[in-house]
Parts: sequence; C-alpha cells; structure tokens
Amino acid sequence: MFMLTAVGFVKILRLMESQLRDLRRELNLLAEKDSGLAVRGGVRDVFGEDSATEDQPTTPWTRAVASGVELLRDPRYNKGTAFTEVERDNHYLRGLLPPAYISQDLQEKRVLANIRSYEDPLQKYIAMMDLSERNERLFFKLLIDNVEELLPVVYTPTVGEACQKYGSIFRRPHGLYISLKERGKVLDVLKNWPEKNVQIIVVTDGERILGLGDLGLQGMGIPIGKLALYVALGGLRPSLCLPVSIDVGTNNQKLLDDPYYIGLRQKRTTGEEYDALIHEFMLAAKQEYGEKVLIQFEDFANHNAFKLLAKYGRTHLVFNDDIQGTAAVALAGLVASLPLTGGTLADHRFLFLGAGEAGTGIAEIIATEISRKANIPLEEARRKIWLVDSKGLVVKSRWDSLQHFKRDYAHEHEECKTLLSAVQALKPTVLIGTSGQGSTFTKDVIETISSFNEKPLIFALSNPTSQSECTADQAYTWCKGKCIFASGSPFGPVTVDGKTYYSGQANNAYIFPGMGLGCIIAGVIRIHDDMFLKAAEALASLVTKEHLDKGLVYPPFQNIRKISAHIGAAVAAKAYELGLATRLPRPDDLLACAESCQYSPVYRPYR
Ligand SMILES: O=C([O-])CC(=O)C(=O)O
Ligand SMILES: [Mg+2]
Repeated sequence: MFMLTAVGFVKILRLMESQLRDLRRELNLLAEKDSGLAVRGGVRDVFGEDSATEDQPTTPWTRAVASGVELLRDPRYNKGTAFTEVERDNHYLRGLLPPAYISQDLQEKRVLANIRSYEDPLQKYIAMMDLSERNERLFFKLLIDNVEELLPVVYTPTVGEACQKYGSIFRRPHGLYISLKERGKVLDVLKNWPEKNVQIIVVTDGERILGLGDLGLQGMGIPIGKLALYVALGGLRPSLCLPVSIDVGTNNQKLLDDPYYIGLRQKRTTGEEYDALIHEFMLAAKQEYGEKVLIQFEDFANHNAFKLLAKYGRTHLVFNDDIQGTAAVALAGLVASLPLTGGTLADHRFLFLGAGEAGTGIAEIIATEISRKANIPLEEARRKIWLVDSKGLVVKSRWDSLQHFKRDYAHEHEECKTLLSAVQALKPTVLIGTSGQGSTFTKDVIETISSFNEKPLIFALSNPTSQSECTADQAYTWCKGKCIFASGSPFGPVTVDGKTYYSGQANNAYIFPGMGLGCIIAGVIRIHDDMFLKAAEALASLVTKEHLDKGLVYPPFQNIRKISAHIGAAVAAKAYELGLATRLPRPDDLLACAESCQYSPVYRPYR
C-alpha cells in the first residue's frame, strides 16, 4: 500500500503549484502573442490598445502579459519600480523589486538627471539605448517630453558617431540583420521578429550613412533612430516598427580591419547578387506583412537609391527619405520664408552644392511647385535651378558623362569649376548644401551671395554637424546677420554684434513621421509625389509670424506631435483624393482621427 507522508504531500503540493505557475506563465505569454496578431476593423485598432484614446491610465489593461522576472526583463511591458502593490502580487513580482514605489514621472526625472550628467553625447546615446532595452514606455515618454534636448542624442548628430562606433559600443542587438548569409531564407528571418503586425520598415544597406559614407552593417543605428522618431514624433505604436539593415559587405577598409566590426567581413557585393537579396527582402516583407507595409529606403548610395525607388514604387508602398522626405522639408522651409524674402518661389534662383539624392530630390519638388503655382511648364521651372557637383557646375556640355538624375538640370552655360565661380556667375538668391562635405560654404561664398542679396537663403543640409556645409555661426557672421539660415543638424542660437540669431533644423524628421501616420490612418497602398507636396505645404502652414520674427522657417520640434498629426491628415486627404486610400469610410475629420490615434507612452495599469 502506498503511504504518503505529510512531508511528501507538501512536496507534491509545491510541485503542483510551481507547475501551475509555469503553465500560467506560458499561457500568459501565448495570450500575449496571439493578441499581438489580432487585427480588427476600424482606424483606431490599427494602433491597438496603445492609441491615446484607449490608453487612459484609469482603464486597466486587459491583455495578459508575462509575469515574474520575465515581465521585468521585457522592455515592452516592464515598469520597474512603478509596479503597484497589487500588480506586484498579481504578477509574481514580490521580492524581485525593491519595496519603494516610484511613479513614471519620477522615474523620468531620475533618468533625465542621469543622462544630463554625462558630458559625452555618445554616453548619453548609450544610456538612451540601454533605457529602450529596459523600459520602452519610459524611453518614449522621456523622448517625447524632452524632444528638443534628446533629439540630437538619439538622432543626428550623435547617431552618426554611434554608427561609426557601433561595433565597439554593441550591447544587445536591435532590429533585424539580413546579410548575404541569409539568402534564400529572408522570409524565415522576418518570421523570427517577435512582432507580427509590422506596418513600417526603415531599411538601409549602410552605403551612404548621413554624410559619413559607407558604414556597412553599422548603419543599423539609422533605421533604429528613424523608427524611434516614428513613435516619439509621429505617434506610431512601437510594435508596428521594424528596423532593417541589409548587409552586402562594406568597402570601408577601416571597418574591415576593425576587430569589433559586426558585419560581414567582405567587400560590397553589387549587380545581380545585390539585386537578388534586396528583391527577396521586398517580396518577403510584403508576403509577411501585407500590401500596406510602408517601406522607407534610407541612406542608400545614389546609384541604388534612385533605382530602387523606381523599381519598387509601382509594386510596393515605398518612399526614399533622402530623396523625397528631404525634398519636402526643404520646400516647406522655402515656402515659409517667402514672407521674409518677398515674392514667390518662381522669383528665386536656386543653386545647389551636391547633386545626389537630396539635391536632385529638392530640385524636382521645387520645380514641380513652381510649375504648378506659376502655371509654367516643368522644364521652364527647372531652368531656375542649378546644380554644382564634384566636377563643377552641371551644364549641357557635360551631358554625356552625367548620371541620369542630373540631366534635367544640365542647362546651357559655360563651365564653372568651383562653387564660388558658380555663385559669381549665376547670382543665386538661394544656396542649398546637400554635398555631404563639411566646410564647403566658405567665407568667400557666403560674402559673395550676401553682396547681391538683401536676404539670401542659406540651407546647409548635410549631416551630421561635422559634414554641415557651414555652421550657423559662420553663416550669420560672414553675411553680417543678413541671411535666413537652416541646417540638417541642429545649431543653437548665435550672437553676432550683440544680436541673437536662430536657425531652423531642415531635417526630414519633420516629414517622415507624419507621412507614416497619414499612410496608416488612411490605409494607403501607394505613395504619390503629391503627398510629399501636401506634407510640405502642411508644414509650411504651421510657421507663424512669431517664428519668422526670430528668423525661424520651421516650427519648433517641441510641437512635433501636433505637426505630425497635421502632416498625417494632409497626406491622408491627398491619398483619398487620389484613390490611394483603402480605409473606408473616410473619416470626416482626418486631423482629429490622426491625433486620436497617436500612441501614448504612459504606463498602463495591469489587471
Ligand atoms: O538622418 C538625418 O538626419 C537626415 C537624413 O536622412 C540624412 O542626412 O541622411
Ligand atoms: Mg538619410
């Protein structure tokens, strides 16, 4: 006869209890995974329970989550010391946390103080990334509430240095790495990503990271940074976002020689092998996430950027941020500055230093806007725009050797070998730098352009700060305070002869978050250039007299979530007008719809 002692009975009970606990945890995890897959109808559901309207802290969050130490280690759900007593009991957290309860606001204060205590921007970047790996909501709350202070940390200029040193500062992997080793298995790679309802992908192949050149796989910092901005600036839910770095090798010898380099140790592959990997990725993304997944191409080199946009623009929901996003932000600044310069866009003469993605992208959007507003043919509008590349002024006589994307701007003129001689010959009213080369707007150039302009417009757009064509200080000093200045990376106010001057940040970060928001609320299936024109107009319309009085041709980033909602609504409206929006019926008030959908990073109470 089997005799059960009291000790044995207790042991069995304990065992059952622990098995039950494991089972419960497992079920919780499964429930979480399943609910991540659920897609119901209606606009708000695109954003799930995270959208502002459903995210009232007083409403308990009903989704089951992991518990115990797994909950603390999951950055999506961890709240650290902000777990309440009841939550600590219900989710097996007793003893795993110190007894104090620290609210999210207080946690935010503490983390901000820590970040401020680091002098080195790269240390701040590492601290921010560590936070995002620990506690996603606290990371986004901190970024949203302190956007002007922290944007330069998670984005340009610091992200540039982070990419350069990515291997050395590598901790936990972020995003998805697709290398030549994954050929034939890209769909499986996408299936390994934990989120199933991805709606925005930012992808780079690392060949032209900002103005820093080929950084190979280390370019991963860029998609990560851009997607953090989709959430913080645009209000998209973090789980919708997927950063991807495609590794086809690098031609950066310094990286190939670096023992800490994290990418494939080989020269870049080109031609068929390159095209095949990208194509496999594009097909797999659509297969896994559907027709409406938005794919943003970022920091590809010119030769691939134009090709990929043309190739996939018809079959996928894609845009190139460096061509189209930068174009829209530059146009917005130019339009906004018209009350300061007088006249219309058509009255200006534009000279670009840099004739790649950004330069020709901006040129084309300006020409389109002029042609529509002044009712003149596009070719005539293009004649107001001149490009200087590494060989000098782009002119007709260079036609045969010009890359196709420069040819529309190859006008009749004698050759000018330098920027200065082009400025002297053409007398532009607007000077735009998209060269990726720092210190190229020299004192001579700026003095010359201000010698024949009351208010020259000077946009030094290359990033990060080290690659800016000139600094705000140089521009205002050399033109004696006459110019309107904007730059791709931020510059603080400068004082010249006792007067303070401000400069706007003409960065595509104003545009792409709103573009993504607009695409999602309207269920857009294809991007049309007119959506970027609308985004630019919406941004320009938010520049007030008060901003202009300070010389600012962009509204401050502080209000970026509202700005993104305006841009999103404008983009969505255009998409509906063009028949490219699939979410029906069309909401009457697109702005209210965009605002109500924005993600809130405030912690949710767990049942
Ligand atoms: O990332 C930025 O700051 C803007 C951008 O797209 C680039 O410079 O490539
Ligand atoms: Mg870029």
